[in-house]
Amino acid sequence: MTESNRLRIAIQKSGRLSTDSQQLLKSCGVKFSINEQRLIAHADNMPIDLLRVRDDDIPGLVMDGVVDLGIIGENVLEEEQIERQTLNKPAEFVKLRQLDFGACRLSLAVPTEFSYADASSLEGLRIATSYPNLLRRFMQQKGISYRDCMLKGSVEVAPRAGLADGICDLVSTGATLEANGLYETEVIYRSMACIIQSTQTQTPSKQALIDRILSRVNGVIRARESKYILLHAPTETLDQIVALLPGAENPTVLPLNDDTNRVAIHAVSTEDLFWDTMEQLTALGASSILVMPIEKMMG
Ligand SMILES: Nc1ncnc2c1ncn2[C@@H]1O[C@H](COP(=O)(O)OP(=O)(O)OP(=O)(O)O)[C@@H](O)[C@H]1O
Ligand SMILES: O=P(O)(O)OC[C@H]1O[C@H](OP(=O)(O)OP(=O)(O)O)[C@H](O)[C@@H]1O
Ligand SMILES: [Mg+2]
Repeated sequence: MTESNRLRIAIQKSGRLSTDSQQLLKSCGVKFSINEQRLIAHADNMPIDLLRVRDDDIPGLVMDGVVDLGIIGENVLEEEQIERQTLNKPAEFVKLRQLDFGACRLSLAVPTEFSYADASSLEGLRIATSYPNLLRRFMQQKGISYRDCMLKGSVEVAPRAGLADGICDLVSTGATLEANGLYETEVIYRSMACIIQSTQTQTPSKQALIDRILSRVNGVIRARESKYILLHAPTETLDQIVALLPGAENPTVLPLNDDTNRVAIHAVSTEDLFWDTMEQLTALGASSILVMPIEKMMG
C-alpha cells in the first residue's frame, strides 16, 4: 500500500449518503469540487483526498487501512464487521461519532396477507436480504431457523416474485414496503450514518488533521441541532418564559428602550422550538419571537 501524507476519506459515490457526506465536509471548511467521472477528489485548501466508492466498500477500506476515515451507515459497518469476524479478517476501526443523517432501520417485513404473531412465525421460511449477517444474528438470538435468499437490491419485490416468503431490508418512511404490499413486523437494527477511523498508525500530522476535522464536525452538528432565539418578555413572567426555552442555559436578558416592564431575551436553545412552545410563550406575554438557525459553533 502506498503511504501518502494526504488524509484519505472514503464517502459514498452516489446514493442516500452522498449529498449529506459532501455537505458535512464542506461545512467543516474542506473545499473540493466533484467531477462525476472521477473517483478521487482532491481538496484545494487541505491535504485531504476524497475517495468516492460504493458504500459497501467503505468499512473494508477503513479496516484494511487503505483510507484513514470513512463516512458510512452503521448498518453496513456492522454487517461487514460480523462478516469479517466470521472469516477471521481484520475488522478493527474506531467509531469517531454518530452523524445526524442516514436514519433508517433494518426490519423484517412480510406480505400483507401473512399472519405474523412473532419472529417464530418465520420458522423454516425463506427470507430475502442484503444483510445476511445481521439477519442471522437476530434469528440465532431468537432460536429460529430459516433459509436466506441473498439479493443486493430490489429486495422488496422478492415475495411477489416468488423468491422468498418475507424480507429483511432497510426502512425509513415505509413507503417502499407499502408500495410492494408488505408490512413491517420487527425492527432488528436501528442505524445512522457515522464517521470511522482506521486503527493503523497515523503520522502525527495526519492525526492532528483528523482531530481538527472531528472538532469541526462536532461544531457543525451542534450548530445544526441548535437555534438562536430572540424575544421580548414581560419582567413578571421572565422566569416562566426562560423555563420554557428548551435546553437554553443562562440566556442574556437586556433592557428595552423606554419600556421598564419588558426585557429582551437572547438564548441558544439546543432543541427545536416547536409551535406549541411558541404558543405557550405568547400566552405568557412574549412577543417578537424570532427563531434563527446557527451556522457554526465552537467552544
Ligand atoms: N430510506 C432511507 N433513508 C435514510 N437512509 C437510508 C435509507 N436507505 C438507506 N439509508 C442509509 O444510506 C445507506 C446507503 O443507502 P443506498 O440506498 O444509497 O445504498 P446502496 O444502494 O447500497 O448504494 P451503493 O451504490 O453505494 O452500494 C444505507 O446503507 C443506509 O445506511
Ligand atoms: O422506507 P422508505 O422511505 O421507502 O425507504 C426504504 C428504501 O430506501 C432504500 O433504498 P433506496 O431508495 O436508497 O434505493 P436502492 O434500493 O437503489 O438502494 C432501502 O433499500 C429501501 O428500499
Ligand atoms: Mg451498497
